[in-house]
Amino acid sequence: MPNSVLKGRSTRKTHTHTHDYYNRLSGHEGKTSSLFLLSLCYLPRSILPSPFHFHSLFSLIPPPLSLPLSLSLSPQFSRSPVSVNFIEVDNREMKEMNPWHTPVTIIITVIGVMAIVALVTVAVLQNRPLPQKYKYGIVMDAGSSHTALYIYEWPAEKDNNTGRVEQTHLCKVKGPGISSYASAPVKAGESLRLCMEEAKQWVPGKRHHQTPLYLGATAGMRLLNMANSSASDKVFQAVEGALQKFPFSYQGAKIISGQDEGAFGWITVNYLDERLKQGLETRGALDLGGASTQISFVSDNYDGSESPSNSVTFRLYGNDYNLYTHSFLCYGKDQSLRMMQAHQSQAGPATVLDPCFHPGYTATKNYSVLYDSPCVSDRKPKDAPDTFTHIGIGDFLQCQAAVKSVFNFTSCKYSRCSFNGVLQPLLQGPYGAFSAYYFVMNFLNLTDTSVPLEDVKEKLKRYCATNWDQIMQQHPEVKLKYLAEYCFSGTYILTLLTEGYNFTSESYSDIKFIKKIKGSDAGWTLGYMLNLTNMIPAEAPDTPLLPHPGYVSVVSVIAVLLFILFIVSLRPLWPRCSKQPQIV
Ligand SMILES: Nc1nc2c(ncn2[C@@H]2O[C@H](COP(=O)(O)OP(=O)(O)O)[C@@H](O)[C@H]2O)c(=O)[nH]1
Repeated sequence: MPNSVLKGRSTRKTHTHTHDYYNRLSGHEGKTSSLFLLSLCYLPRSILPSPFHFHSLFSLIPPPLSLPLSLSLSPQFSRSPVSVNFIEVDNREMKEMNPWHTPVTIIITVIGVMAIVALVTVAVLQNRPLPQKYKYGIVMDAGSSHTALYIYEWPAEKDNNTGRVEQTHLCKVKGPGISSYASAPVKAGESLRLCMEEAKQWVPGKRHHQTPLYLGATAGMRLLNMANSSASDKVFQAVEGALQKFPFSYQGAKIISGQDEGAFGWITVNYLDERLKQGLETRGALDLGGASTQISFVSDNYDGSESPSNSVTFRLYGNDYNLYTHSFLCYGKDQSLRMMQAHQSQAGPATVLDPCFHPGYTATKNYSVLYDSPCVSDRKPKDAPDTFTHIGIGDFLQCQAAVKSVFNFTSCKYSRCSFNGVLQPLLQGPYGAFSAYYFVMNFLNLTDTSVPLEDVKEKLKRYCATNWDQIMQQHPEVKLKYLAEYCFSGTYILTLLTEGYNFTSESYSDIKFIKKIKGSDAGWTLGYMLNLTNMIPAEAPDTPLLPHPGYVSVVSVIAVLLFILFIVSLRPLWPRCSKQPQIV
């Protein structure tokens, strides 16, 4: 009978008769059984495979499995035109006719389902992520102004160079950098004790003995070593003695070269950005410390043949890098301030008017302290009084000129130079500027490098001209030493970048001021540890074709497809609904 006859009143009738039929099948008035399969027979034909006739399927469900459900067809189905296969059949008789009830079919089906379940279970269990165990490494950055202790961790089973190393803890040592303890070296060792105790808490006890501990000293100790090498040795002895008392695997304390400081800072930034692993274009590293500053980048114009001392080559994850790097000793922000003030006070005046300090700023300073550094000692005025009065006038343009006086642009024996006759290839690619670059620009609210350089200078000009009292009122929480120097520091950073390294108004926007990348501080320490522990392989590690979840999904999908294929292959055995539909 054509479907059209089902329209209208007949639909309701069908519903009623179906209910009666079901009650008979289950043998219980008010109860129904096998409703799911029955409802399949009510689906529109268009969504069913044509030979699949459902009435016989009722016989698949033995009476004990019948569900006490009440029939509830959705209004949508009860109203739509449907074809109904409805033959009252004796339940027992149908069971006998149904080939699904043959023992062989049942056994094959059960074995098939069990095999698929076993396959998926094994795939999931075999590849489930194991509870993570970590390994640790400790690096102490003995900087010119302070010492910081970094704890890194990485998954223990990924020791084979594929795991990500992350910073888990940073402890800032109280007091100045270790180079300041030249006259009392024992105190240099003692100053590290609290942070070392903290490290003992952060690294699980059973890992203490296998956790490497490194101390790297930078420009502060480089300068002390230049000025007084025996004092520098004594500081190291005291530091070693203190560190060896702790249960870690002590790997030594040493001064790292400026070149290493630059190169390891570059590795840190590009490792954390995952640029090395993925072989992407690298990011140059700009590091501003207190006593030195580093610039490191890869340039197509630099192959290391010109000024080889600026070249560092690496093979990392299967890629070769020829890095240009240079560390300017004395051009950290603290030593450059000294150099600028030395320049202003060469005649030994009792009063120094300083354009890089705010108007209203006044302080009495000691000449011998100002000149107590190899960066300025040769400029010490002969007939100067002990002290001088340092007075701020807050003039950005004059400050820029004074800052510029610390750079020497007169001679260059290479194809192009930054300053002081140092080769610098053409700038290329993006840059990350960290350490004091970040501290200063972040405080001044000038980290957005999409702001035109002229606007940045204008903002700094207004900031420098602000009265010192007002600055102190606005920032009561900031250390006075830092606060007094931000005008100078900001001016120094802009002058170093534009006049020193030749960043233009356009390329300035390639710089990103950063403190952390994915939770780890930007700086040389991570690159240093990765290098010493051989954590970055020269060649790209073999990676599995699929990550774990992808692998499990593929196995599961294949298993389900196999099962469906298996069922389809049994098609000749499928039961059929009536070929003679009867509409009631
Ligand atoms: N404004 C500001 N400056 C900081 C902070 N911490 C460190 N610095 C300065 O940043 C510079 C970092 O110096 P450091 O790492 O000790 O020097 P390095 O040995 O030359 O690398 C110094 O000039 C510090 O005074 C901070 O929290 N705020």
